[in-house]
Amino acid sequence: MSMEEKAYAKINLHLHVTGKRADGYHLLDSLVVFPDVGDHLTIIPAEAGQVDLVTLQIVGPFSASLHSEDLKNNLIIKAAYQLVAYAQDKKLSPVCLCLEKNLPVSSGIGGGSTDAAATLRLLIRYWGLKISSQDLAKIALQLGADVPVCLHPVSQRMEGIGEGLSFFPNLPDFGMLLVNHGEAVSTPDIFRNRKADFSERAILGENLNSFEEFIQQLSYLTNDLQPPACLLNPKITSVLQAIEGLPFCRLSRMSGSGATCFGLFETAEQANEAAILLKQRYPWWIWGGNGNVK
Ligand SMILES: C[C@@](CO)(OP(=O)(O)O)[C@H](O)COP(=O)(O)OP(=O)(O)OC[C@H]1O[C@@H](n2ccc(N)nc2=O)[C@H](O)[C@@H]1O
Ligand SMILES: Nc1ncnc2c1ncn2[C@@H]1O[C@H](COP(=O)(O)OP(=O)(O)O)[C@@H](O)[C@H]1O
Repeated sequence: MSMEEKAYAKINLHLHVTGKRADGYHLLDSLVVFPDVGDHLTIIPAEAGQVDLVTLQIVGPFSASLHSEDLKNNLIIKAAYQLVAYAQDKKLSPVCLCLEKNLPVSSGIGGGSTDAAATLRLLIRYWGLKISSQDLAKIALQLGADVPVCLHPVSQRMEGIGEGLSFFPNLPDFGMLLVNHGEAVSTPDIFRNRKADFSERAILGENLNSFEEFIQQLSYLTNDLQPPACLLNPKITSVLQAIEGLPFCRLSRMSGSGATCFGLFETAEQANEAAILLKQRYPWWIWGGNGNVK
């Protein structure tokens, strides 16, 4: 029997760096959404004779950069073996995981984190494991600061280093354009190069149901990692300008530590049309559609 999970891209609509912990990790405040685009994870029973309990195959448009790394370091394998350790002496059947890597790597949209979270969801179902939400959140955070938010791919307010999560359901429908120019950006480098003071926690009304209100409130907020990212990789500024100039685009910003940037539109159709237009001009990774799978 095979099972599947979509690993949705994670987008930080705003990202305020509000402080720094003694261990060097930064405290964040971010409104996170999951647009309808992602990697695809399939699990199939292992063939007879498979030595390892979990194996991984990677295919898809962005598989090449992950093949150059040791697969044992892939967050999917790490997530799987964290669950194996948690299950202790429960008998687990050997499995083969197949990742279709559709999202650009090291690009501020949490590709590795969302794959890790999808692996946890998938294996818990497949192996029939019983795990409390607290234990699951703990395992997720050990894998990376962005993994807990990806466990439930719906709009959330994210605080702390990524463990402080609350659902944020009152958002309107909207369209999103995603653009990545193909140069990977290192998250630690961007945090290290941040020069500004810490920001305040954002003031966000509970009711952002109308698109106009949503855009207006977001326009007061920032991604504090955007200035250092644009300094380290000036092409990001060109990407933002290209997005801003598109018909019906109401707001453009970088996600996470970059370099992927997004544009917001009132409808998924407008975002899709903007994507078609931009693809005619640039050889970049470009996607447009529903901005929030909720
Ligand atoms: C910046 C964010 C915003 O959502 O997104 P991405 O750009 O990765 O998508 C995340 O906080 C990234 O989370 P994640 O990519 O899981 O980070 P981790 O692997 O835990 O940490 C990588 C490194 O980033 C820095 N780091 C990460 C998170 C954080 N809150 N403070 C930090 O200072 C640390 O130097 C850490 O060693
Ligand atoms: N399944 C995975 N997909 C993407 N990157 C992974 C994965 N597993 C491990 N990584 C590592 O995580 C690093 C960060 O990648 P990614 O999660 O795509 O970044 P970001 O959160 O900035 O979008 C990569 O450089 C890669 O070495």
